[in-house]
Parts: sequence; structure tokens; C-alpha cells
Amino acid sequence: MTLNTQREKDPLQRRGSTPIPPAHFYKHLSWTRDPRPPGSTQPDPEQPRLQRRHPPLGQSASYHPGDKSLHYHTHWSSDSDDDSQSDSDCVYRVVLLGDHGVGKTSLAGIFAGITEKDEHPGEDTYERTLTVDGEETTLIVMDTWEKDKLQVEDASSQDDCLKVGSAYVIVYSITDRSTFDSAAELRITLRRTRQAENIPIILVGNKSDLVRSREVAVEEGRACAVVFDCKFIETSASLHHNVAELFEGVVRQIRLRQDNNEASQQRRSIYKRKESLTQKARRFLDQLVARKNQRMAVKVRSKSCHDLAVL
Ligand SMILES: Nc1nc2c(ncn2[C@@H]2O[C@H](COP(=O)(O)OP(=O)(O)OP(=O)(O)O)[C@@H](O)[C@H]2O)c(=O)[nH]1
Repeated sequence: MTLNTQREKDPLQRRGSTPIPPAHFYKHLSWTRDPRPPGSTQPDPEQPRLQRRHPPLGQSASYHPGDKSLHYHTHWSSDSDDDSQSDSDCVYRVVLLGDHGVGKTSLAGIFAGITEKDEHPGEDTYERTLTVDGEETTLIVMDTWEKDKLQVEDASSQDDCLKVGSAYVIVYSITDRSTFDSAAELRITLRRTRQAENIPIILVGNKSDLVRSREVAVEEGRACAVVFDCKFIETSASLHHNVAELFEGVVRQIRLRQDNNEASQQRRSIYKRKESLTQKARRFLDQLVARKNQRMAVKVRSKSCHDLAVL
């Protein structure tokens, strides 16, 4: 299996002529604009396409629930040159990580709008274009992680999972402490694999509906996120609670980091040109103060780790 890892830092800029990555990894389920005029009764020329409405991911999502021109469809796209596929130029891979049974597939299914359990058996990669804060972004959600394979024969494909993501969602079940421990280990593994990169990682405590079987407190999840410098949210795939917020949050985190990277690059180049000795001294002092205030920063982070709309 050859994975396109060229986009580890930059978003995949998919044009009509750009093939999307290997078929078995990219069996897409996607939102696509119907090329027919609104209200048309003509059959849709594009096949295969499931002619039905895609259920909204969540009430707060800024999709287009009333837009009849949007259709949910499946397609195999290893050699796609379908320009109508997405209006968005930015495509990001989001990799779901976590132990067996924590709810990864259920969360991915809600993202993809799969309403019946066995509707798409074997599917493990889903694509959907979301409009978040008025801007379109396409996410390819990969549910390909299999923890057991990390040590055995297919370790390379698991390794690839850790390398190709533009963002990571690490899921544990709030009813199973061992999955929480695994989530922490996964965070460490990720840190090792993607050391220098500022990629969004969201820790997700799923099955929040199972209140009586809870083994991991919300505070523990939040504390873990603070320690491991990632975002945190609790979800219930069963109740569709916070699932839209999760994927919208992923989009926001990707954008925020991009903006931040661009801004700091600009700042650095301006600094290089203009920085005087006094400024250098001031920057040095600032860094010293910042280090002293690290404990303060942890406090601030602990307040914001559950807010997926800020860095
Ligand atoms: N009560 C409850 N059950 C859930 C929730 N999410 C998933 N489940 C159930 O947990 C079981 C496992 O869910 P999956 O989505 O298959 O979990 P997974 O992480 O994909 O598991 P693997 O495919 O084995 O890695 C299924 O029976 C789901 O119905 C949830 O939020 N609440």
C-alpha cells in the first residue's frame, strides 16, 4: 500500500485532475452538489448515487438542511476526475484512533450520515464537505485504526495512520478505564511520530449517555487533555450528542493552526528583517517570563481545552 504522505503539513489541494489516494483506503461517502438545476425531475446522470437526503450532522451545524441540491452518495474514487465532487479546495484527513468498541465507527457513521447500522459494511473512510462558520471544508474521516495490528504483521499500515492525518481524534469510552489509559498511550505515540508538527488532536470521551457505568470522570478527561496539550470533548454517538460539535471543532482547530502557522511565519520573516538589539533583549525577557508563567498557562489551558473554537 502506498500512501500519499506529501500533505503532512499542507492541506491536500485536490483539483479535478488530481487523483485521490488509493481505493481501498479511500472508499468515499460524500456530500456532493447535484449538477442538475434545483427542482429538476430528470434522473441524475451520475452513478452510483443514493438518491436520498443526508440527515444533518447536528442542529448547530451550518450545513444546508433545506438545500435540495445536496445529495448523499457513495463512490469509488481512486482515479477521480470528478470536478463536481466538492466545492471546497481544502481536503483534510482526520484519523480516528482508539481501542476496540469505544465508538469510532459509530462516530464516523454519524459524520457520514449513515442511519442504518449495516448500511455500508466494510466502509472505513468517509468524506464529507462541511460548511463551518460560512466556509466549506472537506474532511476525509479514516476509521482504519486497528490497535492489535500495531505490533504484528500490518504494523506499517497502522504506522501510516499515524503519519497521514491532518488531525487526530483519539476516542475512549467513559465506561472503560482501560480505553482511557490506551488513549493516553496513543497520544504519546502520536507525539513521537509527529514530533515537530502542530497538528490538532482531540481527545473524545464517548458513551456519555451511559451515566451509571461511568468509570472515567469528565474532570479526568479534561486533565488528561491539559497534560497532553490537546482538546477535549465528551460525546454520545447513541444520542448524537456533541458529534456535530466534534467534527466542526476539528475543522476549526485545523483552520486556527493554519492561521497561526501563517501568522507566525510572517512574524518571523518581519522579525528577521527588522529586529533591533533592544527588541531581541525584550523578546528574551518575554520568553523568561513566559517560562515562569507556565503554571499559569496550564490553568488557562485547562479552562480552554474543552473549547474547540479556540487554540
Ligand atoms: N451506549 C452507547 N453505545 C455506543 C456509543 N457509541 C458506540 N456504542 C456502541 O458500542 C459498540 C462499539 O461501537 P463501534 O462504533 O463499533 O466501536 P469501534 O471503536 O468502531 O470498535 P472497533 O470497530 O472494534 O474498533 C457498538 O455496539 C455501538 O453501538 C455511545 O455513545 N453510547
